[in-house]
Amino acid sequence: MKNIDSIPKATIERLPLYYRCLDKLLTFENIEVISSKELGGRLGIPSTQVRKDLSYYGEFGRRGVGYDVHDLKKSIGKILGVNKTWPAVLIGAGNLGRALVNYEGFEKMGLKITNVLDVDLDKIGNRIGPITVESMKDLDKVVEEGNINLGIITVPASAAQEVADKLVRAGIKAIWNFAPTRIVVPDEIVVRNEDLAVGIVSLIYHLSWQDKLDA
Ligand SMILES: NC(=O)c1ccc[n+]([C@@H]2O[C@H](COP(=O)([O-])OP(=O)(O)OC[C@H]3O[C@@H](n4cnc5c(N)ncnc54)[C@H](O)[C@@H]3O)[C@@H](O)[C@H]2O)c1
Repeated sequence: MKNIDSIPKATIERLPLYYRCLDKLLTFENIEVISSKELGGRLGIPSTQVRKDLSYYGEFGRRGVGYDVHDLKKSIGKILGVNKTWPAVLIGAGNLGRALVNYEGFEKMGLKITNVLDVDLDKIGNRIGPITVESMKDLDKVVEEGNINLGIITVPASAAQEVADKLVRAGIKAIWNFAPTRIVVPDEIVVRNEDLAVGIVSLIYHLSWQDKLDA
């Protein structure tokens, strides 16, 4: 495998797409061997790109035959780290927080939200599926006892930095931030900002230009 730092970010971001596609092939279609062309075709990715992405991590598949779907899924799962389950603490038991907790698809990707914390006394003690909402005061204990490395922020933007600081102090190493604001954390903490509004505005931008061109 190449030095992890030399692997393009775009390649790393395509790996979960390959993984999910391979999982679907096995689960719903009983397909056990697939070529890079077919795999790429299902994802709108050229076969040359599929082969290049995988080549960063070693040699997979056989020329003229294709990839063994099961083996490739296992290998990519290992590369991504989704072959094991990563517990996560979610902060903010509001609309988005509840939706994320209730989404079953994350577990297949290695993420298990084990704890949900909030400051609102009306929410603490309530259940979201199998999880009882706990107080923010218990954050350090929850992170330590659950050996949790991943924190998810679903609080209003105004509270996101404060929550990020608390997560870092508690020992969290990676943050998935859904609040529409930048959070500042030490360099060693990995942050993924998920700004859904940016995605939809770019879609609207394209629609509005289409409209102008059609007029
Ligand atoms: N709901 C969506 O579809 C959606 C979509 C995109 C982005 N977001 C973003 O996600 C975040 C949550 O949105 P929502 O709709 O779930 O809001 P919400 O008001 O329903 O929930 C926010 C929760 O955070 C809790 N909270 C506030 N301050 C806190 C603190 N300091 N510590 C711990 N908990 C705290 C509140 O008590 C509340 O339960 C917001 O930043 C929002 O902009 C939401």
